[in-house]
Amino acid sequence: MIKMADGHSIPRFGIGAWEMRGKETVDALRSAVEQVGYRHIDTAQYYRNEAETGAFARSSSVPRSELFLTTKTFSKGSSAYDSILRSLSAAQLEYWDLVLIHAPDGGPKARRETWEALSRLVKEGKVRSLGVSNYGEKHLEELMQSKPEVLPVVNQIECHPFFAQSSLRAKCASHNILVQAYCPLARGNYYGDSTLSRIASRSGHTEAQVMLRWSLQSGMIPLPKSSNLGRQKENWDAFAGGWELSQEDMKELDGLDRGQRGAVESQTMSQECA
Ligand SMILES: NC(=O)C1=CN([C@@H]2O[C@H](COP(=O)(O)OP(=O)(O)OC[C@H]3O[C@@H](n4cnc5c(N)ncnc54)[C@H](OP(=O)(O)O)[C@@H]3O)[C@@H](O)[C@H]2O)C=CC1
Ligand SMILES: O=C1CO[C@H](CO)[C@@H](O)[C@@H]1O
Repeated sequence: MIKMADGHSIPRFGIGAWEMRGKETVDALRSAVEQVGYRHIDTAQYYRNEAETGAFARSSSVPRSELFLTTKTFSKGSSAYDSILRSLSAAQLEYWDLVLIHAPDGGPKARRETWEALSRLVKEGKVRSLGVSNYGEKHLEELMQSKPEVLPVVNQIECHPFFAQSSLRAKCASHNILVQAYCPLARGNYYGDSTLSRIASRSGHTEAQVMLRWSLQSGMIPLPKSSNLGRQKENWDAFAGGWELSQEDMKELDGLDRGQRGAVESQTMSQECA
């Protein structure tokens, strides 16, 4: 667990739920949590599986208090407040551990009003912590300069060795904002890269595990998605397997940064991050 800026704790490794559909969501989350050990689940209104995420949490042998559940909203201003109430109702949950503004599109006024609306939910106990996603440095500065009563605890961004976002990560650290790495496997787009595969064979681990270990050793909270028990275990082993990448491996992986997105379509993100 890592302590966040607001005093709550967050598990250091999570599972993403993008593209989990219907019953697959419940089955995948059950195997991840009950057979492997995951406690941190990342969903969003956009993923259309909040109801299944809630159904899993309510029926799990692991108590709700031991799970860390995140959702995200694209809604703006006061409608963000209502949208999270709808999410709670769909999931039949009493609270979300973390709610994120899914993307900064909409302009400064909309971003401020959205933050204020979501802050009300924290004060009412329906949400424990608030954060942002896809925020750039200028969006973070704008938020921090508004001196928010409820502090942002995370920025969830695309991050993996091929899109390392070092400057943005440093900005997050300067504001005590943790980085959650989405697409930490870059959706598989770089398997076979010669450096990645060399480090994987040298360390005796898979390329996916090397990417996740890089993320953890770089101080991030990776959120790999897998609906497959074997791959859920493989990914978890990067966190709990008791092995590390050497400094030399880390340096080589740092050298893979291409400075551009490698997983989520740039066009989608330029709309969401305008
Ligand atoms: N805030 C935002 O804007 C965004 C947030 N996210 C969040 O981040 C999470 C992770 O990102 P995501 O887009 O899912 O991409 P990932 O980088 O996590 O890749 C997921 C893909 O890799 C496969 N996979 C998982 N583990 C392995 C493995 N060990 N070896 C080979 N293949 C593997 C999965 O298939 P399989 O299931 O069959 O194992 C799936 O197809 C999302 O699920 C979502 O929660 C993602 C995008 C944007
Ligand atoms: O969270 C998300 C999952 O991935 C999508 C794109 O592939 C994004 O648009 C979205 O923000």
